[in-house]
Amino acid sequence: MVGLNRPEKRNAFNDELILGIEKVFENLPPSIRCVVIYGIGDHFSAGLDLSELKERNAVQGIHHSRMWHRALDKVQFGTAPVIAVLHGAVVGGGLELAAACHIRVSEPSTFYALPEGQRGIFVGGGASVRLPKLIGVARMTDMMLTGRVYKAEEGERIGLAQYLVESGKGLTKGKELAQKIAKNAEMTNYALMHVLPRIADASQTEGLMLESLMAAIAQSSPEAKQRLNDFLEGRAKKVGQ
Ligand SMILES: COc1cc(/C=C/C(=O)SCCNC(=O)CCNC(=O)[C@H](O)C(C)(C)COP(=O)(O)OP(=O)(O)OC[C@H]2O[C@@H](n3cnc4c(N)ncnc43)[C@H](O)[C@@H]2OP(=O)(O)O)ccc1O
Repeated sequence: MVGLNRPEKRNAFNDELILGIEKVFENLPPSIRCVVIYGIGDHFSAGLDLSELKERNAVQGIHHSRMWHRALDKVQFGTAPVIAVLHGAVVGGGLELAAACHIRVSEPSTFYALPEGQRGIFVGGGASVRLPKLIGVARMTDMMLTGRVYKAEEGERIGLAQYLVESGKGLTKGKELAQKIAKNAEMTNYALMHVLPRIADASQTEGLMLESLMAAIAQSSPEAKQRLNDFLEGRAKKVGQ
């Protein structure tokens, strides 16, 4: 479990917090098979700490954005799948972090927005690459142009979250999912985290070839052989059990 712990500033990301995220995810012990990330206090995150932006020039801005990219790449392309448990504000950079996670669980208090347009800035934490893959370019453009707030139900409907659970049940759901994911074959989780995003960015010809290679590697692992035998010999659970 990783808690964003700056509730007095609604978990707004100063440099210390974003560097802290990078450090956590680049040093995950191999025994950690799935991570749940959540916000301490009433919100997931209010995004970038705007007080740190005031004095920055263009070159410093690039370095800052690249620092976010490094940190959120460690979340997306780390060693274990990451589940974001969302409540309250998931705005700006908070939504950028959520989009870098592999599954999002939301509670009814969750609201999503990209207020960058209102603040006169642009996203800098990878949202322009990751968000269109979740909700499409048109919706992201609408969110940024208008500052429209999406409530929890709409967020789930359009794919910002995969689960919407009762108030106060987000962490329970997150942990339940994490326990399931941790039982997957390591190779399957690796393929989903590292290979699927590359396939999604590839041409059809290259994507299909990558898929075949990944399928061949995965099925020839000892773990896959064991699991297939377990099913064929009646020791494995059926789908849905
Ligand atoms: C350009 O390069 C970038 C950009 C980025 C990413 C950009 C972004 O994330 S833009 C979005 C920035 N976020 C916002 O505009 C949200 C502003 N906050 C709010 O609207 C509200 O605080 C709230 C989230 C809805 C919560 O409301 P409430 O519970 O009523 O709390 P408040 O009383 O408003 O706040 C308490 C306390 O926290 C401070 N605070 C809140 N949000 C921020 C923030 N984003 N930055 C700094 N401080 C914040 C607020 O001022 C209060 O402080 P006090 O001292 O008055 O107690 C990424 C990378 C790039 O390179």
